[in-house]
Amino acid sequence: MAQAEIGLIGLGVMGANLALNIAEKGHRVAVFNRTPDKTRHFFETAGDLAERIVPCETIEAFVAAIRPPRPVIIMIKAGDPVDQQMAALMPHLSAGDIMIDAGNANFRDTRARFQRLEGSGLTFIGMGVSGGEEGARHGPSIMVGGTPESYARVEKVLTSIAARFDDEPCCAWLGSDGAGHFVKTIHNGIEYADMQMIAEIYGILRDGLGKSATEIGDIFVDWNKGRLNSYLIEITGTVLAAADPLTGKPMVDVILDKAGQKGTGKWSVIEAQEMGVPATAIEAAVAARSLSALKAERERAEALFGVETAAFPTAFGPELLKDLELALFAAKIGAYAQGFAVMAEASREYGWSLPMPVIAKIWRAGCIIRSQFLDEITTAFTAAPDSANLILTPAFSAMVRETLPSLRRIVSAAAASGLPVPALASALAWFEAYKRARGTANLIQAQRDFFGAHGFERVDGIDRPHGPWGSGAAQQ
Ligand SMILES: NC(=O)C1=CN([C@@H]2O[C@H](COP(=O)(O)OP(=O)(O)OC[C@H]3O[C@@H](n4cnc5c(N)ncnc54)[C@H](OP(=O)(O)O)[C@@H]3O)[C@@H](O)[C@H]2O)C=CC1
Ligand SMILES: O=C(CO)[C@H](O)[C@H](O)COP(=O)(O)O
Repeated sequence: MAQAEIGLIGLGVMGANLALNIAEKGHRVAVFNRTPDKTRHFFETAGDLAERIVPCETIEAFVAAIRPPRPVIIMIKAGDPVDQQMAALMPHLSAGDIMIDAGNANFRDTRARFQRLEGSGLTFIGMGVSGGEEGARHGPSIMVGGTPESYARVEKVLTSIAARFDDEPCCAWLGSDGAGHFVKTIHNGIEYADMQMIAEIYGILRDGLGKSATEIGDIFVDWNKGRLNSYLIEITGTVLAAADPLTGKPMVDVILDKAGQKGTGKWSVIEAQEMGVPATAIEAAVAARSLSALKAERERAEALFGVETAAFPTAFGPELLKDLELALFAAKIGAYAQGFAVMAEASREYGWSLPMPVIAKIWRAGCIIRSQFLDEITTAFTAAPDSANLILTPAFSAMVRETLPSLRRIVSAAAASGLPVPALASALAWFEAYKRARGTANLIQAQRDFFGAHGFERVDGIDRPHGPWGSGAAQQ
């Protein structure tokens, strides 16, 4: 039997679907899973694709089934399991073989894995994959970090399984070591913000305007035909229309308001903070998930304070709906601008030369944040590759001018009604602060100098870095 072109370890949701995708694109793939039952079941249910799948129950058989130099995709639970799996695999590999971690790894772990493999003759790729189950099966977005040479070995297979937009594969080599996993992390950070902002608009419609789940679903279906067109808006419409088979109620109304998180959103915020890049919408979205988890405390607080929601100040109608749509669009621009700014800084920090137009391009299809909007980001960054921020590009500055008034109106109306809109409000605050040349940190500088003699810079450039603060001030 011909050897497999590639191997894949981990037949969970993502791995099983990726393996079927690889086989469907005409490549022979060897598969292995820690629990062999899963491998057997996978092979037995692979249908016609089974003829290009080599099921293996031992690591030895798995490695022997792949043509050297062997690319091995590891698609398992992120973290320690990846190190354990690599350790089990390594003694069986030969020089030139490539281990590809395709899970949601922390890019710092990826960088450490690259370092550990240095001098071993083995190669490593850190690869972000987005698109969930459906994407893995029919075309994900793939973000690759590693050496150009190792990418060249797997490019044919990866580009063949990736999603396509305008007939271009949504797969690219983005830089060395952790570049691919960093970009996937920020993708997820933006995903958190996108989802949270959609949920906040849903909250205004539900709690401020008394709309039912199906009525709100119809609004999202309508918005999906306009400039908000995206996978997340589309699935929001679908989700809101679904009924619970047990009670007949809207499905969302019987789902607990407590969202989990696996780490990528939090890592986005940590990395942004580490580099001093404000990513307020993403930060708010992560914090909102953490707050959602405090269900019991929130129940106690509601019993203590009561529900203080006042009537929404604007009447429901086409004008308000347009404002809500544009407010969501404005906030979305803020979240993406922040995410791209984090990647730009990381690119400088880690010497990656991350290609912003390429990143926007490979997110246009396949991934969870896919949208028409990403095509507009691609065009904007292609026209102005050196722009310090997305909203400084001509196309996006015009969009901000057009939509920011709606975001202001919606956030202030929500605040007046006692409705929480942390991500929308954080995006708004970022816009207002970012586009104001004279802020208020002059006072912060003065306070720091007063209590800590930290000094300050003067507006006139005169070298007199301490204030005349008088008694109680720190001594310079
Ligand atoms: N689900 C999604 O939408 C997406 C997930 N990801 C990432 O892809 C990766 C896989 O996710 P997913 O397929 O959803 O996860 P699943 O929970 O469906 O599958 C987990 C897989 O990991 C294996 N595994 C767990 N622990 C170990 C271990 N110690 N050693 C070897 N194998 C182990 C499991 O093997 P066993 O069967 O033996 O338990 C199983 O094959 C994760 O990093 C995830 O974050 C990325 C994009 C989207
Ligand atoms: O990577 C993904 C999508 O792009 C995964 O679905 C991931 O699990 C999403 O993150 P979280 O579970 O924290 O919501």
